[in-house]
Amino acid sequence: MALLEARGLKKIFGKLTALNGAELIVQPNEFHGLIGPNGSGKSTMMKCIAGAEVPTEGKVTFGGQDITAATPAERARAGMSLKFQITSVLPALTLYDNVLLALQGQTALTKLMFSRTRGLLHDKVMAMLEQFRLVDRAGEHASALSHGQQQWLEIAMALAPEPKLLLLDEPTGGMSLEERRVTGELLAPIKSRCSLVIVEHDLDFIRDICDRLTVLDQGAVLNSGTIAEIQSCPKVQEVYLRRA
Ligand SMILES: Nc1ncnc2c1ncn2[C@@H]1O[C@H](COP(=O)(O)OP(=O)(O)OP(=O)(O)O)[C@@H](O)[C@H]1O
Repeated sequence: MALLEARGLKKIFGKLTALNGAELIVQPNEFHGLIGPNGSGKSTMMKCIAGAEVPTEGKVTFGGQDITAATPAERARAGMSLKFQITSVLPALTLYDNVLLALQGQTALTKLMFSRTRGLLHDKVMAMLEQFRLVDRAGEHASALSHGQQQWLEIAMALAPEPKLLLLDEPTGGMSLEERRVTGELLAPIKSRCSLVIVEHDLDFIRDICDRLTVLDQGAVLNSGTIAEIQSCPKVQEVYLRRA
């Protein structure tokens, strides 16, 4: 059974049709790239999946449950986690506290009062910082990090609650080439425990880390398949040549 199925998604903003019957199917432990020209509906689709936008038409199921009308908080509890283009790191807090906050959102207040739970959270915070190569800077304010490191901190925060699906909208925007390469390295190990849907303009980056790609054009799916299938698809080549 697919982990995520978004079918027949339509999203109309006033006179503009941002999504026009688009679909996205993601399997467990799959890295799935969502690509397409500017304005093709990628972010809108991510928002409809995450619950930040309500589709005008269509259905979204997650783990077999219909979540089309679920709130973002309900989706998070079901195991969905997201990081959008706009950063949500709190710059005045330490890296440690930022990750702790992301974890505490998932833990009931009564549980937090018990030292065992607090100890467990400490271990998790340190493990996430370690995994994202930030553990040496745990006590520093997030504002001291480079842009790339802030993005990694934010991915660590999104992963801290151990989601089944991570949604990333242009995580490498504004990063140097070296930071992009490291981002790929940091994301690779999470495949054993969750699926990823990633929107990216950097096609080399997305080709390196994804198993499958879905290509949107004018709000509809142009093609969906393996990297090789998408790369050899004349319709996709035409869209990207049209853009160049
Ligand atoms: N809240 C909104 N209100 C009105 N129009 C919107 C809204 N959000 C998106 N749109 C429009 O919907 C279309 C699709 O936008 P969307 O951001 O989903 O595309 P995208 O593929 O993510 O683009 P980009 O690659 O430039 O980020 C665009 O024409 C955009 O201007």
